[in-house]
Amino acid sequence: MGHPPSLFSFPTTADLAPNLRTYILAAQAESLKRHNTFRVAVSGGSLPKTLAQALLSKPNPENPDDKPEFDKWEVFYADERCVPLDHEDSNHRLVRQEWLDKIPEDLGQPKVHHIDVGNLDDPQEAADSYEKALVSVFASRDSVRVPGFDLLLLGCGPDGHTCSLFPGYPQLRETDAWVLAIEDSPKPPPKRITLSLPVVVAAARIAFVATGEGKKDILKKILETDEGRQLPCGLINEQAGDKVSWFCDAAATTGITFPRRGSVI
Ligand SMILES: O=C1O[C@H](COP(=O)(O)O)[C@@H](O)[C@H](O)[C@H]1O
Repeated sequence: MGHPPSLFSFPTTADLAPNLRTYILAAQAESLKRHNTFRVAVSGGSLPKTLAQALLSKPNPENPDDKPEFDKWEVFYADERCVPLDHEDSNHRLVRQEWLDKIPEDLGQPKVHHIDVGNLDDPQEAADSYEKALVSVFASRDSVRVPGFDLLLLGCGPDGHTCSLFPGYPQLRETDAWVLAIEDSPKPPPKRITLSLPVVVAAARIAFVATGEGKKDILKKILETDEGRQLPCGLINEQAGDKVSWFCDAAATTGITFPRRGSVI
């Protein structure tokens, strides 16, 4: 690994949220300058709630850098469960409920790329169809090896999984496909699709959000042990280095000596 990821630890989630906002809006500004659009992939789990805390607060009128321009956002899913869009296990349903449906009209509305619900019985078909959707966005003009997301907003499961990339699963060894199928996820529901590791590490920025005491042991393992560096989150740290930032609270980082702290932008 070149430069290591950054770890930002805040006393509480309420303190974390405005800092995550600053980081996301810096990524937005960078991307709008680059290509006048902001392509973000988000996870399910505990992330959408914190994301909403970060992004739904009123823009500061005195700070022109503090405004989300949601009409220039394209929102994708880092992973999705093969269930109907209104199912309680759907990441899209959760992200809508926590965040998207609450975006005030005057901030514009993002274009959201959800899973094709015609393919729910067959995760491979669902993965192929989502990959096609990515190709039409990222590779319509030139052919690219991997899609260039501007930002990935990821969670970290208590076993070190992220997206639907699970420890020890063969999907971790994929070098070619952009979107992968899972038939036997160890966490229900079993059928899922996920971005592949090469797509994740190719993103311009990757932010993990991990809060609460339940994340303490796995964070310590990922950040401080060789075994943890082989877990999905650890592999992303190793392969994407300083493109990665961890946004955590004190409960999740108790006892961690991982040293990099500083400004979030
Ligand atoms: O199953 C999933 O789990 C991870 C982690 O969830 P968390 O609740 O521990 O934060 C999540 O990032 C992923 O999108 C989801 O499908």
